[in-house]
Amino acid sequence: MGTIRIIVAGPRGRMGNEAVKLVQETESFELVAVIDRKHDGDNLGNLDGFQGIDAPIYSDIENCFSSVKADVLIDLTTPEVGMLHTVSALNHGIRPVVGTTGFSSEDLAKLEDLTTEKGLGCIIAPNFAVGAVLMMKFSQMAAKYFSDVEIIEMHHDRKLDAPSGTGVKTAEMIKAVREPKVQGHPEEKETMQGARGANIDGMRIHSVRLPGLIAHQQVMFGEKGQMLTIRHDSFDRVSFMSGVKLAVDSVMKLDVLVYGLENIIE
Ligand SMILES: NC(=O)C1=CN([C@@H]2O[C@H](COP(=O)(O)OP(=O)(O)OC[C@H]3O[C@@H](n4cnc5c(N)ncnc54)[C@H](O)[C@@H]3O)[C@@H](O)[C@H]2O)C=CC1
Ligand SMILES: O=C(O)C1=N[C@H](C(=O)O)C[C@H](O)C1
Repeated sequence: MGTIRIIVAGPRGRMGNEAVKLVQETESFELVAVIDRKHDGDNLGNLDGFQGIDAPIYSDIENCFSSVKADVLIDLTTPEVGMLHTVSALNHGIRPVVGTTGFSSEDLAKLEDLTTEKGLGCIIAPNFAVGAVLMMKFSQMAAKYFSDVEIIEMHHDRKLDAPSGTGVKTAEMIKAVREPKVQGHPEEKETMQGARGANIDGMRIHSVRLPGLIAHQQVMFGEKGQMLTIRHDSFDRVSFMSGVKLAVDSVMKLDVLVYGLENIIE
């Protein structure tokens, strides 16, 4: 395969910044443009921290996608904006690799239909870290034997969405294999709203937000006389980058939507 031409949306963000570095460092990738809500018409190389990079900045996605020849969009923005970018990329024949979290199940269904209609690959990955993908897979394995589970996801306090995309994906993967069960006491009552966390199919997800954290999750399975805890920690956003690279390489060979890197990592 030749060079993959890439547009990064959200280049000045915590993840977008790492993604720009990844694209620059990867011989088979070329950064052809970035999408940023500010600095329209400027060049990324003129901004602090991006010296030596040559990539035009677009604030208008339609203008970007119709002016620049690209193969892949890497989106690391916010749920509403990420959805608009993904739809627009597909409509312009560009394959999206989406790390942005917070998409609804309706959003995912819409993207699945559009991807199939266009015959293009699209990867939506709630977590690009290989260790986090394994944590989700191990949790799915454990759920066959332990039906009572609580998910505790912990993130930095600048995060917009709760629960995290990883927390939701973990619950969905567990839901696919465990017997449906409403956990806790059948008559339990929250005396303070939210005390028992979010409810997905009777499972609970608790969201912790604190400065100093990056991205962490522990999945706790309880059974009479024993407990199993499966935990993953990202201490640095570089932990996500091998997954981003894998997703970009993989999306070029796909013609359907793939939701979750566990479907790509064997
Ligand atoms: N899939 C994964 O492995 C990971 C996913 N994430 C997700 O990635 C997303 C970004 O996370 P962070 O980088 O931490 O957030 P951030 O807040 O640091 O960056 C978001 C970027 O989006 C940009 N943005 C907002 N509106 C825009 C618009 N209209 N056009 C262009 N750019 C726009 C902002 O300027 C900002 O640079 C979040 O949804 C987060 O949950 C974060 C880490 C790992
Ligand atoms: O916002 C973040 O930081 C992260 N978001 C993703 C999520 O919502 O699961 C992935 C990772 O946990 C970091």
